[in-house]
Amino acid sequence: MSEDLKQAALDYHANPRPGKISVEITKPTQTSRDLSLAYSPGVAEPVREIAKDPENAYRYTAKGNLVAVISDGSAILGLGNLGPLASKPVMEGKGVLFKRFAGIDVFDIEVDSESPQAFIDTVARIADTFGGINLEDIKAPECFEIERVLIEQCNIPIFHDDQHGTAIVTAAGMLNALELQGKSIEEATIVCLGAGAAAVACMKLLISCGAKQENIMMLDRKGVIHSGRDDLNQYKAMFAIDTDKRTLADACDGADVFVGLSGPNLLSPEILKTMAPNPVIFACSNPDPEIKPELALETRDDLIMATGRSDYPNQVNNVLGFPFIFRGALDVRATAINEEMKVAAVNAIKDLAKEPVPQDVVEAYGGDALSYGKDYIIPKPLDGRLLTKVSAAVAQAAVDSGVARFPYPAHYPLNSVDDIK
Ligand SMILES: NC(=O)C1=CN([C@@H]2O[C@H](COP(=O)(O)OP(=O)(O)OC[C@H]3O[C@@H](n4cnc5c(N)ncnc54)[C@H](OP(=O)(O)O)[C@@H]3O)[C@@H](O)[C@H]2O)C=CC1
Ligand SMILES: CC(=O)C(=O)O
Ligand SMILES: [Mg+2]
Repeated sequence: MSEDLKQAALDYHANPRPGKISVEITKPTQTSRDLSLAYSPGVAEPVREIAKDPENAYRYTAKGNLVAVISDGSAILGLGNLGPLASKPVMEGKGVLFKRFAGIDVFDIEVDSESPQAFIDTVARIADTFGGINLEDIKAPECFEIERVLIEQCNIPIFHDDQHGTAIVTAAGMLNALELQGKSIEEATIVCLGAGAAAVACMKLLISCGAKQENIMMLDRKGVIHSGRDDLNQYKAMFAIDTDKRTLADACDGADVFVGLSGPNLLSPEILKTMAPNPVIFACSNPDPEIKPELALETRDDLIMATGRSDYPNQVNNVLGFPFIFRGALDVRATAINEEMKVAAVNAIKDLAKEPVPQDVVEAYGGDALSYGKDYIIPKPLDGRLLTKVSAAVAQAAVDSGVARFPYPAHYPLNSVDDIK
């Protein structure tokens, strides 16, 4: 990142007031009567109603449109375990994106927990406050058990965004990129650098979309995950294959696809040169990708290049997923975000990239024409049609798969956040 951009980012966060988000009041508070309704004595009435039936919390409080973004700060972007407080700008940032793109209110919560169990207990005890919980930047392997137990204990959608949000967007972008490169997901050989939360979920979803497990080679800090290793946790072990390959260079030789969910500057031009013709490179580590797009495109011109960043073409980032997935889930009061809803989101994002791009989106990204192709494999986050299409697809899938407690909303499809009820 340039020094200018670093300073601009600090100034953006500091001024004119610290942080990126605030709470707003939604009811009149001008008169003594207003206060008698909002607070004592009037507030006692909804209290009594909720005590009689907890479902009334959705009627009389902000619960139904409120999502908690919760982290322990153990895997903040690709920066590592910098602790809960340091994760706050990212969690506030997720709150901004939820609100801006899907009209969802967010409380960001940073938990200083000494163990996964302490984290689980903390989240379980506050879960009733919210309509849904977005777990964020919690490292593997702890994140898998944390999510599993919370899903079991809570009756609202629990969604670890780094796993499922990332996987949904990666799958959507990958299906399009492979199509544009004339390759099929069933035959593509895939190298995944990283074996954590995002990597494991992305590879699982690519397999659901047709990738062959035996065509996937996953690597962690120690190299290729192969069946001769005795240091693998159960999540990595699922991807262990019989192979003599040991290093990233071995793995990438002749591969069709590189997916980076690891750390900065780990893919060298020398290794990139050895990949198959017309490769797909998703260097998704944030803020610094596994290879800079400039360097990758200078090294060879037959690739499709994507990163997780807003300042390059092809932003493969979970921002294209989580706001709209939660919108659809909340609006049908889904009890979970299940596989059917995830697949519906993949297809909606993938298909939207093939439609003509509205002028306001073109202008928001600098005015150059955008159309389905090597530099536009996936929609832009500022495309308002994501709200329309992804929320509708997710809500419909929730209804069809039996996890919705409400029917498909009469006010759908949504054209903007102003349509939200
Ligand atoms: N674009 C997007 O939307 C998203 C991008 N990401 C990015 O993915 C990355 C991982 O995030 P997440 O899965 O949540 O974190 P985790 O901590 O769960 O996993 C990190 C993984 O990266 C591996 N890794 C780290 N450094 C290296 C290295 N030098 N060589 C090989 N492997 C390495 C780790 O290996 P080991 O197991 O050996 O420790 C681990 O498997 C981050 O950079 C993050 O920004 C994440 C979510 C969304
Ligand atoms: C985008 C995101 O969630 C991450 O990099 O962790
Ligand atoms: Mg994250």
